[in-house]
Amino acid sequence: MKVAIGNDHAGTEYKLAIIGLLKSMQIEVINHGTDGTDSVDYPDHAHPVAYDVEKGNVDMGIIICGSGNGACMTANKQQNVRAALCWNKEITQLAREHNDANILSLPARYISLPQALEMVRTFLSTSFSGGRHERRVEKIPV
Ligand SMILES: O=C(CO)[C@H](O)[C@H](O)[C@H](O)COP(=O)(O)O
Repeated sequence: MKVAIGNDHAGTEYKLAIIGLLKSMQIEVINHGTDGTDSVDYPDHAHPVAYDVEKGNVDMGIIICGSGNGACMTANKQQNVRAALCWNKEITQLAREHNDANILSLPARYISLPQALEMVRTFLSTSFSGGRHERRVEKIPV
């Protein structure tokens, strides 16, 4: 599996820990930064992740900013991206099972690091349920 990841300054600490987790799971990671804590703009780091997912360069994406909203809004500009803002394990599971989300958006300032790591594990290990949800997901693109 290959995962692209990107964040603004609010998400750097969590991003680096998530990369450690992904590597321990033998998952290939494309890191779109930022790796620092100087203030940056979330679209500069969320767009490349969304582009990689849209083009099929990676299987999944993870984006992180303070609230998770800015990065999520940015990523969802791509036609075939379904970025989900998630704040606990259950919402993350539903984002995969019901929405076939292909990007996980994390609000670093509102969840703990252990929660974030648990959500990443859940996101990557949960399958889309299909069935009635498939019909709905197919209606999302305009
Ligand atoms: O864009 C956001 C809100 O959706 C992110 O949470 C950013 O991380 C946040 O706006 C950054 O705020 P800062 O005051 O510039 O650190």
